[in-house]
Amino acid sequence: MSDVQEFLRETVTDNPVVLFMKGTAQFPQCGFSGKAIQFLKSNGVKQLTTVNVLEDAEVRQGIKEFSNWPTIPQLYIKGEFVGGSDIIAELDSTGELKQMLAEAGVV
Ligand SMILES: N[C@@H](CCC(=O)N[C@@H](CS)C(=O)NCC(=O)O)C(=O)O
Repeated sequence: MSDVQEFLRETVTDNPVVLFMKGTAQFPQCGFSGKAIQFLKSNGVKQLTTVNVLEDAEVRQGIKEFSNWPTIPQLYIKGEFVGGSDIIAELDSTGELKQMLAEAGVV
């Protein structure tokens, strides 16, 4: 396993909620990433790890291979890939996002 893939595996297993995004939670640098952050915040997430893919081209490419998902943002909860901003929006509308965050112990 490459160093990047190992870093990604450790990041998603060591942290209950991880959002791979463009920019930071304070300053998202893409509308999709901003939307993902808003949904997480509005559901009261208290422990959120973000990884800014714009800071590392290998991570930006590596996460797409790791999850087999072609775009950013990417949300992981308890080590499991959840999806991008469209899926996060859907899970928010059904209340499932709240439930998943509660089960991860981060709300
Ligand atoms: N519909 C997607 C939108 C995400 C998207 O299209 N992201 C683009 C623009 S930020 C992307 O990651 N492109 C590849 C890249 O920039 O590496 C979702 O649900 O997350």
